[in-house]
Amino acid sequence: MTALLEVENLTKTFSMRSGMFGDTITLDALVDINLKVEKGETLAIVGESGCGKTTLGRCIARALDPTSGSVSYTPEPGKTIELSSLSKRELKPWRQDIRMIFQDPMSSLNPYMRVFDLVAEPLRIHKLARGAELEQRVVSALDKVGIPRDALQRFPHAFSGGQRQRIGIARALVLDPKLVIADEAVSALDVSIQAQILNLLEDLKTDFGLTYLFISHDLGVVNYIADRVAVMYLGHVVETAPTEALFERPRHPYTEVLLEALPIADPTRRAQRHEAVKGEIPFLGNRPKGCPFHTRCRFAEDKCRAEKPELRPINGGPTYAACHFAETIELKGAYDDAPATGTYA
Ligand SMILES: Nc1ncnc2c1ncn2[C@@H]1O[C@H](COP(=O)(O)OP(=O)(O)OP(=O)(O)O)[C@@H](O)[C@H]1O
Repeated sequence: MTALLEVENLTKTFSMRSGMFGDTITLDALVDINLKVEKGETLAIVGESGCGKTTLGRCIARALDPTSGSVSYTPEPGKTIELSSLSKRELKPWRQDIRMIFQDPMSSLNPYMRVFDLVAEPLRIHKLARGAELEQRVVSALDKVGIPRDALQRFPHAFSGGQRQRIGIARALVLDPKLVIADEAVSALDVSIQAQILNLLEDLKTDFGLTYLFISHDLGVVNYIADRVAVMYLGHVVETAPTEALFERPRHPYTEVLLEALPIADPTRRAQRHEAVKGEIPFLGNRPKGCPFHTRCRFAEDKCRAEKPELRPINGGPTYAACHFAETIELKGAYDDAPATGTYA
């Protein structure tokens, strides 16, 4: 089966001037990323701040141009479009298919536009509808996300955070997308509102056959919504696995570190857990040789300092991990001796 989206050897390097003498420094925000997103699945991208999650989402949506590598989109069997090589003009029709939802709806919604115009804007930009049809599509998109019709003439500040996020989702939905990239879409919301938005996203996925790339630093949320998870560290994908497998039996030491940060009830266990996390995240412009995680890894050996491990299937898959010792090291899962996470049901 061909994936809806395939990312191959994607890299993104940022160059900038720094310091008193304006030296140019380069940051490899993404290094050789390989990923597939199957039609209808929710793939979560997780990792600490600065690991490249947003940059990856933006390169896929071509809000940023990748430095090298490819992003192939297959909307139907036998029809694959190489998004990364298209010009801005060639890309325009495909921008309807791949839409982003952002973390902070207040800063992504123009405060001077009324709800009707906010949701109509993508249709106008893409010249897809006008007059009565435009109105019907806007009202229908707002209906789908639970925003009442009497809200059409109001401004974003008149709404709560959750309602603003619903308007943001309506802006994505109005173009009938195939793939929605949700970048920390519920991170700014209270837990009870998070649950409502996550449930809305689930319903929309089923009703409209959507596929999600769900970027989040919150593993509790990811556990609730994702079918599969890709873990990023310092611009690399270090593990991909079905969600349940990843939480039960992580295969990369960094995934274990992330799982250890999940809230647990027993404070003595909490103290023990943090001992496992050593060191600071290295600076992207000064990436360690060998395995990018070796400076913080409790299993690191000489081989890890010398050779960069490839992302490879572990025991035949479906988990992939970039660790020389993934088959032999004993890592703790999220449920080993902790209460279940994910309280959104
Ligand atoms: N436009 C840019 N110019 C220079 N560096 C950038 C730019 N955008 C991102 N970066 C750098 O690239 C790295 C990855 O950033 P990115 O925002 O993708 O990470 P992230 O995992 O999404 O983090 P967060 O959760 O904090 O948003 C960071 O070191 C960041 O400072």
